[in-house]
Amino acid sequence: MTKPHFDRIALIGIGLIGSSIARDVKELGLAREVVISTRSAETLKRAEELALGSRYVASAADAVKDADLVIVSVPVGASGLVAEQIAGSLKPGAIVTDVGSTKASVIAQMAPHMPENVHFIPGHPLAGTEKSGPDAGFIGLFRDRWCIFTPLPGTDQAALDRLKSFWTALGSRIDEMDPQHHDKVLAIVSHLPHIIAYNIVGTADDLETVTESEVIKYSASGFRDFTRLAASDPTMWRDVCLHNKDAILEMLARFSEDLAYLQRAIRWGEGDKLFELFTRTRAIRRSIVQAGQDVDAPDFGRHALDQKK
Ligand SMILES: NC(=O)c1ccc[n+]([C@@H]2O[C@H](COP(=O)([O-])OP(=O)(O)OC[C@H]3O[C@@H](n4cnc5c(N)ncnc54)[C@H](O)[C@@H]3O)[C@@H](O)[C@H]2O)c1
Ligand SMILES: O=C(O)C(=O)C[C@]1(C(=O)O)C=C[C@@H](O)C=C1
Repeated sequence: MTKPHFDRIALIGIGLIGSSIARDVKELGLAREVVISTRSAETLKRAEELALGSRYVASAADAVKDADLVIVSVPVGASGLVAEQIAGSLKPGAIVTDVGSTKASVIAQMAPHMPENVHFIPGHPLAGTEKSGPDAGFIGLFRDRWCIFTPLPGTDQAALDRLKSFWTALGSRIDEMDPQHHDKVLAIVSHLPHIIAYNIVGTADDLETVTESEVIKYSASGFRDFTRLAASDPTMWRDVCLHNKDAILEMLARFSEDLAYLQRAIRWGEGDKLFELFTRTRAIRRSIVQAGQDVDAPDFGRHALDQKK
């Protein structure tokens, strides 16, 4: 596949995801010019210090002028506001996309503002870490990771193909699904694990008074894995919870039922039930490994490798 090239890319939001895209675009030479805008002057200044783009502008509306590709990488709750700000300045024929962790809500917020002569194509790279901000990004974050598109009916195929080839150049594997389906799948594979992690670490913290600080002191590696997820950005995850409410509540209800089953099995000493479940879940982990997903090398590990190069 030939390398996609854009004359001007505008990045709105320059945190972990926006700055990783910026670094890849620069490394791979995917644009003549990269214009960056973000909400706070301090973050914009930091993006400039890190030389993430070619121009840095305070107003999102100014940033998108004449851009062929606009990538919105802000917390999902801010998507509507950004869409409203940029709508009047978009170039006819521009591709506007996002990276938000929820899709139905982002579409509901952004689509009404999008002019008819631009191609609005929602997307979601399934790649990240618990870190945030422009310093947290790194080259190669999206390599070998899925990027899911949830195109609206009637989306221009050539624009979709161009956006797909952009993400393919970043190393992503591409998939398409409808937004409601995306939100259900992500509720179980991404949103629930974070909510469970926030909850277990919160419970352990509450228990500190009872256990005289031993929870943190003796935290074993299983608990540490939860603390990594629970260190994720509070604004991002507040927004994910509020903007994928129905799917998350549905999955939480199922989860609570299954937890009650486990609780009952432990109470009544039903070892066979516990053994059957633990055998089934172990096989799932093995099938993920066999499918080529690098579960033993989390993104921060790859970050360290990139820095060593
Ligand atoms: N962190 C992850 O693991 C991950 C993975 C995939 C997708 N996402 C999604 O990507 C998006 C960005 O996440 P991130 O991890 O880069 O967050 P981040 O906190 O690192 O960065 C967010 C950026 O958005 C900017 N911002 C916030 N409100 C804004 C506004 N109203 N106008 C303009 N800029 C604004 C901030 O200044 C910052 O530059 C979110 O929608 C998130 O759901 C995150
Ligand atoms: O690996 C992590 O730390 C992440 O939280 C990344 C993760 C995930 O749950 O896999 C988080 C949110 C996204 O929307 C996509 C990816």
